[in-house]
Amino acid sequence: MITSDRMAQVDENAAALGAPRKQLMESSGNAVARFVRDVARPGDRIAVVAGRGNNGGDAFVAARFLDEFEVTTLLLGRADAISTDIARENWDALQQAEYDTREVRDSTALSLPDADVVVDAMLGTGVTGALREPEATAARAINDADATVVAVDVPSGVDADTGEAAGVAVEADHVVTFHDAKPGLGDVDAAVTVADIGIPEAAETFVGPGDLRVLSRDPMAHKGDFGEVLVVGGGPYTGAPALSAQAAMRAGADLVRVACPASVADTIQGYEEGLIVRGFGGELLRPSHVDQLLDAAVDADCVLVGPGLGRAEGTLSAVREFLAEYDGRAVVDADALRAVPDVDTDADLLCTPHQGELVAMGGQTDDDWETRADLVADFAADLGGTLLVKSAYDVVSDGETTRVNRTGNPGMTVGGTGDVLAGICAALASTHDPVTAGSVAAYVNGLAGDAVVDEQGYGLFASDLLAEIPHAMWGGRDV
Ligand SMILES: NC(=O)C1=CN([C@@H]2O[C@H](COP(=O)(O)OP(=O)(O)OC[C@H]3O[C@@H](n4cnc5c(N)ncnc54)[C@H](O)[C@@H]3O)[C@@H](O)[C@H]2O)[C@@H](O)CC1
Ligand SMILES: [K+]
Repeated sequence: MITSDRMAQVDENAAALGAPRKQLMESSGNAVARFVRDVARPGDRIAVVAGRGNNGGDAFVAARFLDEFEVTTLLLGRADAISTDIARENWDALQQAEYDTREVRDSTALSLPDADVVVDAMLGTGVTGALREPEATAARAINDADATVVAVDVPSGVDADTGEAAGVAVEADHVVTFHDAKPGLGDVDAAVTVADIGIPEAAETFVGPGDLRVLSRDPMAHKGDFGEVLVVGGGPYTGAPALSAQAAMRAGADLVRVACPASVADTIQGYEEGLIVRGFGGELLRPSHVDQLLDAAVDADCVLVGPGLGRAEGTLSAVREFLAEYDGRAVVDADALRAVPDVDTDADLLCTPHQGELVAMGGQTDDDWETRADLVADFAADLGGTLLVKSAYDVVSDGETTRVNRTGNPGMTVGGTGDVLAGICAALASTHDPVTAGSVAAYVNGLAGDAVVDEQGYGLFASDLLAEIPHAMWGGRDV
């Protein structure tokens, strides 16, 4: 099952992997034609009713694969209103080869030709709201026709995610949908066929540029929409929490607070004036601080526990006690990971171990990334949380959904890059589910490292990554 948002991500990933949308459209159209050939009899008349988006584009392709039938293609609207280049190219191909095509300028000009099979390609996943004209009139005409109706991807007017129609919708006999079933098609009274259109599995497994679509922002957004992060860290170390907190800011969190031992508060504040640093008594996190942390965590959308805390027994006890009481979203990194296996928590955890830390937690690893992905998925299911296991191929899994990230380079084995990654995870986990947050964070962190190494070669500082994070997340994209 795939939602329209995820489908758009996977589609962009496929293009980045060398299978662009126009090729997918050729496969989609071919799949529709194959299906039509199965339901039609020799000599049947076929009416294709196409809209101006890519759903219509699929049907223009289908028409080319149905030469043995008498096919008439109606375009709802004017050809110059076709909204995508690839749909227009396929429309133009029909013109040049002198196929029977007609432009329907408005609903009064609509007359559905007598047909044995109607291909409904007015609207697919791009529908918003109730069908407008001439689509609404065309839907009624299709529903009144005595023909077998084959809908392309989704019956026009039906929302592929919810199955709901805001007004009249096409009542299809068959739906040929692409790549995977759509959540809304379960409610539709039609036989649904899923056609493989050649999207490589890697477009779903490997995090790619399409996954960054989750980062686009509503222009009406206001302060607080992008999350408040609380970093619980520091004591024996100051650089780790400072890197995490700054990374969370660079990754777009609205507010980042740091709770740390008072002895290191000034040092951490000194790295960046935008951080809000609050010290608690002493030099290490202790169980006596847990109530204070729980109070501070109330306002946070995500708490990052671990960077620079060290592994003193009292500190680990405090982490265990905190997690036992906390029931929000938390990213757990570094030494705090040791507390995870033996704590019973209602928190929604994203744990970010490297392979050694994974093994210390009780998990297993393997040199082969596919085997490792299965092992990580099983261990995540056992833990009841999400794991991001860092490696040349990072594996992110909650036991159900598993994604793999390939960005990054050997320059990133230097200390501190994991703290940066944990900070990006916390920013993203404050507004996205843990699998999305972990996979996008790993991808972005790796891209930032690749940009630094492209520029200067190896020998990077973890702090070099910070300025690259926004470019990796939003650079060159329509945000
Ligand atoms: N990977 C993918 O996502 C693939 C998608 N493909 C096809 O592309 C389709 C999605 O294409 P698009 O995103 O171009 O969207 P659609 O073709 O579904 O619809 C977009 C058009 O509909 C208009 N529109 C929106 N709501 C309307 C309403 N209520 N009444 C009248 N017009 C309305 C828009 O102005 C736009 O012109 C899929 O359903 C599928 O058929 C395939 O080509 C293969 C790959
Ligand atoms: K359709």
